[in-house]
Amino acid sequence: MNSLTPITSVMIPPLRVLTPEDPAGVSGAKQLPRVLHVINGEHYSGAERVQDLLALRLPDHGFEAGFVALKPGRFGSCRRSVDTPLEELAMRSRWDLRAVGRVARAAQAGGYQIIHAHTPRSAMVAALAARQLELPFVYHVHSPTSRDSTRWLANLVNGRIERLSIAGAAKLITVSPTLTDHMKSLGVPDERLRCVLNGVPKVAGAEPRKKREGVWTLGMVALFRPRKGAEVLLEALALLKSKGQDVRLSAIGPFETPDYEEHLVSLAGRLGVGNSVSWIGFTEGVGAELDRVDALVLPSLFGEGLPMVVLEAMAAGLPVIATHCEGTAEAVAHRETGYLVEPSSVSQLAGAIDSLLTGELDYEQASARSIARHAERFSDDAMAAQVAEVYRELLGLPDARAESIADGLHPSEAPV
Ligand SMILES: CC(=O)N[C@H]1[C@@H](OP(=O)(O)OP(=O)(O)OC[C@H]2O[C@@H](n3ccc(=O)[nH]c3=O)[C@H](O)[C@@H]2O)O[C@H](CO)[C@@H](O)[C@@H]1O
Ligand SMILES: O=P([O-])([O-])O[C@@H]1[C@@H](O)[C@H](O)[C@@H](O)[C@H](O)[C@@H]1O
Repeated sequence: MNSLTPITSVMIPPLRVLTPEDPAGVSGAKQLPRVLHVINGEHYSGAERVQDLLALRLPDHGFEAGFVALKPGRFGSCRRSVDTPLEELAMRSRWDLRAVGRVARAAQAGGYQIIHAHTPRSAMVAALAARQLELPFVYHVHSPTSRDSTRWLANLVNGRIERLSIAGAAKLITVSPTLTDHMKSLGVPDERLRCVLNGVPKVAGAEPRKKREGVWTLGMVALFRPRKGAEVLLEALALLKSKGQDVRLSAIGPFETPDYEEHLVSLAGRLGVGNSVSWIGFTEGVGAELDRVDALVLPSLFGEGLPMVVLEAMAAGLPVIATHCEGTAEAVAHRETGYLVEPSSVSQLAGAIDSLLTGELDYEQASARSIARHAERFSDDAMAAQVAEVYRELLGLPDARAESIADGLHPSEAPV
């Protein structure tokens, strides 16, 4: 099979031209303008969760999404946005530029008006396709590419690809203010940057949690790879154990490679905490796993954007212990919703876990504050609304308020 043959494709309705003068389209029936998200798709992790939530929520804010996946994999089977068109075009390698023509054809056939990419690879393909079609190109910055992995060569190559690709981007959406600063430091002018904080849905019926009596279980949720710092957490568990503090760990998520799995499992054994760790693996039920734990720990070493797992834990009413690592520090309020410690510090991490366990921070209050902080700052709806505003500006469409009023909504009910 030709590697660029679509493995899955969902029928995409035909092109309808929507313009600021004729937002209703040629048939008169109002159709939402469309945005094609060019994604990797091999994982179902943070960037994919953002893509999935945008596809679900953007229609409430006047846009429809579609997907093209260049590294088809878990996204296709795990996404919740199952009604969103997804075309899977496997690139044979990072340099397989036949993908550009395929993406351009998909964009044209589906009547897409904006192309939106999420990784250096997808930015390269999307930028070229957008240039062919003269469509605006948006790039979502999920993490600092130069600190994306422990593989320096991959970081270097991805960094170069990203720089070249974003030169023609109409707008860059960063997921945290720290990432905005990072992109400025790379020379991206202010006017092309827009910070849209990541967001996740509310957890239905979330109530402040009561502190558990007895042995605690900490949760770490991640696509386990070296930069997430699981080693530091295992060492912190061993340190706590040596002081008589027995704490369990639920390690939720897949491993980047089988070698890395083997490394972590054997490290836990060597540290004497093998029996305290449950390796859950990838699950589509992260929410149910979070219900079973007492706090979330995210010991990232470097390179975070604004981790979705931290936001999901807050929405579920969990205190979070995490590291001072880019956007993570914007989500966790130190000593209010949890603790922030220095990356790589086993003693600080163990100390923070101990402080939460022994009640230095009131558990129930921290839980209540987590729920409130999520609702105030990190909702999926606010994220989609702000991304939609970026699209509107690029297409020269009226803002959400003006559009609602034009649609007959009373000004007092229109979004502000
Ligand atoms: C390499 C990269 O680009 N990292 C970025 C990526 O997050 P990264 O991939 O590092 O992970 P996050 O913590 O943000 O999110 C992981 C997501 O995967 C889900 N999950 C996890 C395990 C599991 O078994 N099942 C499951 O569904 C979680 O519920 C969560 O929604 O996007 C985030 C959001 O913009 C950024 O903050 C990160 O810097
Ligand atoms: O470099 P590439 O092959 O496009 O894909 C990469 C992924 O495999 C990796 O997991 C992720 O962290 C990078 O941001 C990038 O998306």
